[in-house]
Amino acid sequence: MFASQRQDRTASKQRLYCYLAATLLGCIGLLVNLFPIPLFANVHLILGNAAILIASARLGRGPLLWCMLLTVSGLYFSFGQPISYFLFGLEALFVNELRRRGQFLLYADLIYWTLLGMPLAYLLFSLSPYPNQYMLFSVVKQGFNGVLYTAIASVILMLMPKWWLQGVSDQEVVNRDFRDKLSYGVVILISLSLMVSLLLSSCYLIRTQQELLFQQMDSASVRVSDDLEQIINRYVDAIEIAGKWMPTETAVRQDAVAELHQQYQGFSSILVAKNDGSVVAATPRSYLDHSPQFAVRQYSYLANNFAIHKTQLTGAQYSGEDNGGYVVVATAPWFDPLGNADGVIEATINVQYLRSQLDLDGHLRLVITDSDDQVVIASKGLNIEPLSPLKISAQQPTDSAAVNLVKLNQHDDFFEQTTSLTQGWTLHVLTAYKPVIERAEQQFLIGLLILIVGSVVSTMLTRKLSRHLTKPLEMLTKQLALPYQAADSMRRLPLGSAREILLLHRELKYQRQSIAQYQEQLEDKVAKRTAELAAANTKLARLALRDGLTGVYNRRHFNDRFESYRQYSLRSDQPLLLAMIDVDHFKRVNDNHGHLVGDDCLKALAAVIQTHFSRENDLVVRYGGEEFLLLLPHMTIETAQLQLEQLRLAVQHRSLVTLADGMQLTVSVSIGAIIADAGLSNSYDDWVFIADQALYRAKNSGRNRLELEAHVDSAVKNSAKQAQTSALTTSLNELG
Ligand SMILES: Nc1nc2c(ncn2[C@@H]2O[C@H](COP(=O)(O)OP(=O)(O)OP(=O)(O)O)[C@@H](O)[C@H]2O)c(=O)[nH]1
Repeated sequence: MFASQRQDRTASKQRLYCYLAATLLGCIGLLVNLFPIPLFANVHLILGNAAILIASARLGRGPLLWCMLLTVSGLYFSFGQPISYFLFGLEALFVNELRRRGQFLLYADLIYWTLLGMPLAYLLFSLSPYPNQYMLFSVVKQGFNGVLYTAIASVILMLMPKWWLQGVSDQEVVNRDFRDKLSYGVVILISLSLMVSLLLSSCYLIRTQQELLFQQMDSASVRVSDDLEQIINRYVDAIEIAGKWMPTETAVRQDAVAELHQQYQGFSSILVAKNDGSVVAATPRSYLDHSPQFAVRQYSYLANNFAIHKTQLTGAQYSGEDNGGYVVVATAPWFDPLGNADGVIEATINVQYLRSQLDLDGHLRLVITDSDDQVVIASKGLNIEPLSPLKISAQQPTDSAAVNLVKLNQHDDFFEQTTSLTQGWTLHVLTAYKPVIERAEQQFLIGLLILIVGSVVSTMLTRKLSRHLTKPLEMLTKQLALPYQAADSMRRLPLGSAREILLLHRELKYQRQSIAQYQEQLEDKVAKRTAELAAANTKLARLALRDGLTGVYNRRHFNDRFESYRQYSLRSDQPLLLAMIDVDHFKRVNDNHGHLVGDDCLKALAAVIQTHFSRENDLVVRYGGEEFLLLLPHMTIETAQLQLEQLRLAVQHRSLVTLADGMQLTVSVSIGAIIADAGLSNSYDDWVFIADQALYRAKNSGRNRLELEAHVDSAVKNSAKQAQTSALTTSLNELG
């Protein structure tokens, strides 16, 4: 229970550490993402997401998502795109899952962007209000950026101290092949250096092109604004001077106006009107005939001039279709000889004339607007009608302060540079953003291609290189499995193996030879000791079965062997004999001659019994004290009777011990025996009991007797009785 509590405590401590690490990583990611690195125009590099990838490689799903939320919030504050949470959240979970299955971080992220990230981003961008024309670029850049920050995360992970890997980790450390590790490390280094050099060179190139473009915009702006101002000023000055020097006589005045128009071909028309609004001179002259129709005072742009008597340039006011184009109106006061303002001169300047004087249709796009932001004149390629309001909306600021990125008429994006002209007009110099992006897109695509090819080639190379190390190592490992005795037959390492490996191989061979020798010596020693041990064990086993004094079997051996003797008799259908032999009045031997003599007597008696019953299967046992037991298979009643009697008589007539005084010691024995079919009883106690009873009867009947009890079938018994009689007679004769 305590162990499980301790485990719970360790687990919750580990979880806390993981969340702390996720918070730290998330905060770093958030901070870095708050300051995206500007590449060119409004394209930025995002590096803070490396924090998410580090978390993907080390943490569980909970802390990982927390880290992702923090990090992506930095992007949200910078760019305000909520789909980032989805795209990068999915990236984190996907990479985390592949990592758990043992995939390398960079490969896992490459798989994500190729299979899921880029197609998904394409789909999401096409659904979002993000400009469709840059979708491919955005998607490719996203993938490129993803691989870049993953490579950075991988390098950071490789450099991280070991305690981080063990202490703050929800994931198991995967053991990989050296070859895979080496090629992965090289791929990371190559990818990183390729991506960084590609980024630097392409950014440098694009920025240089961009600066060149901005310089062109600058010079176009200066040139066109100068040209325009010169033309306008010339025309405005002309009517201003005409106002000052307008002849008073009607005929001369008309001629002067006609001459003025002739000198300045850019005029569409010139009208001279008195303060009351009546037209007093005009070109074309036909306007004079229709003078009442020109209620000039009613024109708002003129009405003002009647009041303030100032030269001014108004914007495009109407389309002078009859004069071949849109017109711009310039007005100037008309003074009488005394210097009183007598009326106004209104002159219209033909826009087509202005266009012919200005270079508006080069590779840059130009728009000139008046003070009301109404288009006066625009490059043809823009398809903007004069008199229409110019709709320009600001985009994200670019990294260049000189220009802005704008959206024209809610459609295309342009770099824009504006110059304020006199009279409140503005010159807009525009250049399309799309070619810049397309160039970058091309470079990013080429970069990705180089990256993939570079990774494949470097993987192949490192694998081939690492084989120089791993193949000999594999061979060494295999040879380690060979028996030590095979040290001499250790195979040579492949040609070109590293010097260190060759040294290791040589050392290993030497060590294995020494071990083999040592093993041989050891085996000899072990064999000798084993033989000694076996002999000792045999002796011990023999001692355990034998009686210490007499050397015949002990009672335990009888107990163990009884059943097998019985089974043997059962199988061979022969009776089994069990006899108990007890020395008569043995106490007296001890008492009269001492225990040592008693012992010698018992030893001699055992020897006599063994001599009489020396068949391989005859079992002679010292049952206890001066009592011996015989277990004899394959006996008939006759042979039993005969042999036991012979034993009794042999003991009685044999001197067992020579006493100190030279006297011979003899003893007699009483024998109680049972011969029976083996099925009589399976318990040796029963058999011993019956034999003991017989012995008891022999003792009670005067000792030095045999009492044999037979429990065999009657036919056998009868023949046994006859045999008993004849055997007895024979033996007594022999002895007598
Ligand atoms: N010397 C010697 N004496 C033993 C040994 N084991 C038993 N005895 C003696 O054997 C004697 C047995 O005596 P009892 O059981 O009275 O029987 P007995 O004197 O032989 O008389 P009966 O059996 O009735 O004829 C005892 O005195 C024991 O001390 C032994 O290993 N060595």
